[in-house]
Amino acid sequence: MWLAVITLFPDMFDAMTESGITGRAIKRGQVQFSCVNPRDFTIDNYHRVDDRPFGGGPGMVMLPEPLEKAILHAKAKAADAGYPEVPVVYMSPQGKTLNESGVKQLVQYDGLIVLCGRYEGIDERIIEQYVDQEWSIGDYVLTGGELPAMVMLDSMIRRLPDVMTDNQSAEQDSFVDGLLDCPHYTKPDVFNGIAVPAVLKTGHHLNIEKWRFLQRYQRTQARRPELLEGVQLTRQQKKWLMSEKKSESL
Ligand SMILES: CN(C)c1ccccc1CNc1ccc(C(N)=O)cn1
Repeated sequence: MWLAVITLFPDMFDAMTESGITGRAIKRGQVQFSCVNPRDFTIDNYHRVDDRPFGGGPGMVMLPEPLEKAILHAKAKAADAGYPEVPVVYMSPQGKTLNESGVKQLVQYDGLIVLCGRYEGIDERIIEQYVDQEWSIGDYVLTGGELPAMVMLDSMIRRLPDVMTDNQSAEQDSFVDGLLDCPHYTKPDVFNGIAVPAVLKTGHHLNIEKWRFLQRYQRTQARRPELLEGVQLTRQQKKWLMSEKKSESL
C-alpha cells in the first residue's frame, strides 16, 4: 500500500515507521510510506505555513498555497510510483468517526494521502478542492492531525495481508465480528495466586472456543450492550448461548 502524509511534523511518524509491526511492514516493502512537509513549499523568507483568520478570532489557519503544492507533489509522487488515483483523507474533528468497518473500507485502497491539520485547521478551500474523505478518531480535539493519522494508519497496516504474523489474529480481533475480545492468559500458570481458567489448559479446542465466545458475548453485553445489535451469531454460537442461558436458569 502506498501512503503519504502531509504534515509539518514528519519526525512524529518515526513512532510508526521505526518500530513494531508497522515499522516491519514498511521495512519489508509491504507499505511504501513518505511524508511531505508543506513548509518545503513556502516561498517567503519566513516560510509561512499559517496566517491569521479572516473574520478575526483566536489562533491561526494553515495557508492554502503550501498545502496545495504539498498535495500536488504527493499526488505526482504517487503517480510516479504507479498509483495514479490516490484519495486524499483529512483528519479532523468534523470527520466521520472511524471504526472497524471504516478501516476495512480504507484498507481496500491501493494508496492514500493523509492530510494533517495544525493550528485551528486549514483553509476551507483546500477541503473543498482536494479532500475526498474527512475522518475523525473520536469526539475530542487534539493539537494536530498527526496522532489521528497514525491511529488510522496503524489500524489499516495491521489489516494488510501477511503483515500480522498469523493473519487470523487480525481476523479474531475485537470488533471484527462485532464482539469485544475475550480475556487472554499466558505463563505462569498461577500469578499472584490467581490461576489460569482450567478450560484453557484442557487442549479441548471446541470447549476453549465455546468458553472464549461466551466470554466475549458476556463482556460485550456488560460493557457495550449497544454493540450487540450489529452482531450476527453463527448457529453454533446461538446454541452455545442457549445452553449457557439454560444452565444459568438452573
Ligand atoms: C487543531 N484542530 C482542532 C484541528 C482542527 C481542524 C482539523 C484538524 C485539527 C487538528 N486536530 C485534530 C484532528 C483530528 C482530531 C480527531 N478527533 O480525529 C482531533 N483533533
